[in-house]
Formats: sequence, structure tokens, C-alpha cells
Amino acid sequence: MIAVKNLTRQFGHLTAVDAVSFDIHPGDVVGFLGPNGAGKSTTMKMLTGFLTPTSGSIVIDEHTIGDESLAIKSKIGYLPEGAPAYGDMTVFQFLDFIASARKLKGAYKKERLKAVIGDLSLESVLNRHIDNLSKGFKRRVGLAQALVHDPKILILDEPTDGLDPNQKHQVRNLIKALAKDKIVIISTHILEEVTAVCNRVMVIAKGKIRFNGTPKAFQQQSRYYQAVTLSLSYAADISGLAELDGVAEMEIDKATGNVTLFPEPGHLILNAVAEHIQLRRLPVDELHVETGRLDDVFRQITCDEDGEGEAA
Ligand SMILES: Nc1ncnc2c1ncn2[C@@H]1O[C@H](COP(=O)(O)OP(=O)(O)OP(=O)(O)O)[C@@H](O)[C@H]1O
Repeated sequence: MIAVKNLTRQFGHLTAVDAVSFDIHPGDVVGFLGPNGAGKSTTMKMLTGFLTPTSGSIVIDEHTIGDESLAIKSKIGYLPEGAPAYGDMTVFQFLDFIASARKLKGAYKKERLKAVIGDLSLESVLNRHIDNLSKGFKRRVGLAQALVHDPKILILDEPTDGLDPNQKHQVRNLIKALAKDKIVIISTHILEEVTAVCNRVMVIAKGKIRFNGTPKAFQQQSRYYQAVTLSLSYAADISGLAELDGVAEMEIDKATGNVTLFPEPGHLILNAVAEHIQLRRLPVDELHVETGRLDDVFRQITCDEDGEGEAA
């Protein structure tokens, strides 16, 4: 388990992480979201022992970071932002070097190297220099080095950055498979990654935690949650839809022509909308209930009232 209390990091006058507290348990796959400069990487670097906190505490399985950093580092696999260092090594040399640095030996070392090379599909590039690899392969080599010692805690800074859609899918499945008995913390700008792999969302903005809960609770904060969106094959009189019981508001998207009906709080409007469409024989091609729009919630949580802040 990870227990973080009042964690703070200052760089000169800038407070990059500001009295942050949270607990994370085995089996948790945490999506760590926030605008650029929110404090995600700084928090992750402190969790991995690469950066010293200005104040506050991090306890990992009864070990306190700072006092017992070595014991903690052996439990953690860390994928930093960007490409792996040691670009003049071949992929195999690099992974072998990391495995040795992690004190793996003999048959177990061979077994772990084989496992990560297979899991990340690195067989075809084992003898290539890291510097000459594509961005996607560099990312996969970075993931392999984070996994080689089979750590209990995985901290991954933008793990799917630079991967093509097939590789993204493969890495997400790998993370899901790994997550059963581990803690996984993923920093990402890709909001869909949260619903694809995470069972917990933490949002940080300006160094403070703004949301900590399930992906469902995150989606439910969207004004689109349980709204009904429909598209029409040709123009028709839809004014009656806005008058239905439980419908608070109707919006028409200027770009697509799609109509969205927003429910009053606590109302389900799908049946009433479907009945009205049948009764009035409205030319509806497509209709769906919205699950909530992640970008909408992200903006709402991370932008100040004056509009300051950035979307992911
Ligand atoms: N070594 C450093 N020296 C001075 N300021 C730093 C240092 N590292 C980070 N910062 C500042 O701390 C703040 C938080 O940075 P951090 O890298 O943690 O953000 P982030 O959420 O990871 O952003 P991004 O999504 O852009 O990677 C930023 O304002 C950044 O400029």
C-alpha cells in the first residue's frame, strides 16, 4: 500500500506539489491526470525516490521514503517521461544491464528477460541500438526495463505516448493483466485511457488534488451524463422533445446537427424520448444515452472560474 500525506515540493518560489494526500491499494490502477505543469511528474518522481519532497511523507508497505529508499526502489518499476537513457546500447544489452542492476541472476534473470521481451514484442529489435529505434519501440523498451524485476508497484509516465493504435491496445491489455496483484499509477493526457485501463482517477491541477474517485464517478460529473443524443436524417419539428417531462434543456450541435436532450437531475428520459419519436414519426437515424464526456469533466475540474488552465 502507498500512503501519501501532505506531500509538498517547491522549486524556489514555485510550489509544484502542494500538500497532497492519498492512499493507493494493491489492485488499484490509478489514472493520474492533469494539465501541463500540474505536478504529475514531480509527484511520480517523489514516489519513486528520485526527487526529495520539501515536506510531507510517503510510506510504501511500511517503508518510509527518505529513510528506506533502497528497500522501496526495489519494489518499484518506473517508466519516466521520454526515451530510455543509454541510447548507444543495444536493446538486449540495456535490458540485461538493468536486470543486473536490479540484482537479478542466473535462470531467474533469463526467465524475466525472456518474459519482458515477449510481453513487449521486442524480439525483432534486440540487437539494434536504442538511439536508432522508432519512438514506439523506445517506449516499449522503457516499459520492459520498468517490468524486468517484476515490481509490486508500477509508476508509468505516459506509457502509451508515441505508440500506434495497435501497440496502445497491446500495452493497455498488458497493464490490465499486470494490475491484478500490483499497484499501477499511470500519468496520461489521454482521457480514454482512464476508462480503458484504470479503476481509479486522480486529477491534479496547480499542485493540488482536485478529484480522487472511480472513472464512473468522474464521468457522472459530466453535464452529458444520462443525456440523450440523437441525429435526424432530415429536418423535422422536434420542438416537442424539449417539452417532455424530465427534459431540462435541448441543445443542437451546429457542426453535426445532432440534438442533445439534458435530463433534470435524477431523471431518466430515454423512454419518454423514444415514445415521442415513435408517436411523431420523427426521422431519427441514431439515438444513444451519453455516458458522460471525459474532456468536459476534465475542463470543469482543472480550469479556474476565470477560464485559466489547459485542457489535456
Ligand atoms: N527541476 C525543476 N526545476 C524547476 N521547476 C520545475 C522542475 N521540475 C518541474 N518544475 C515545475 O514544476 C511544475 C510541475 O511540473 P511537472 O513536470 O510535475 O508537471 P506535469 O503535470 O508532469 O506536466 P506535463 O504534463 O507537462 O508533463 C511546472 O511548473 C514545472 O515547470
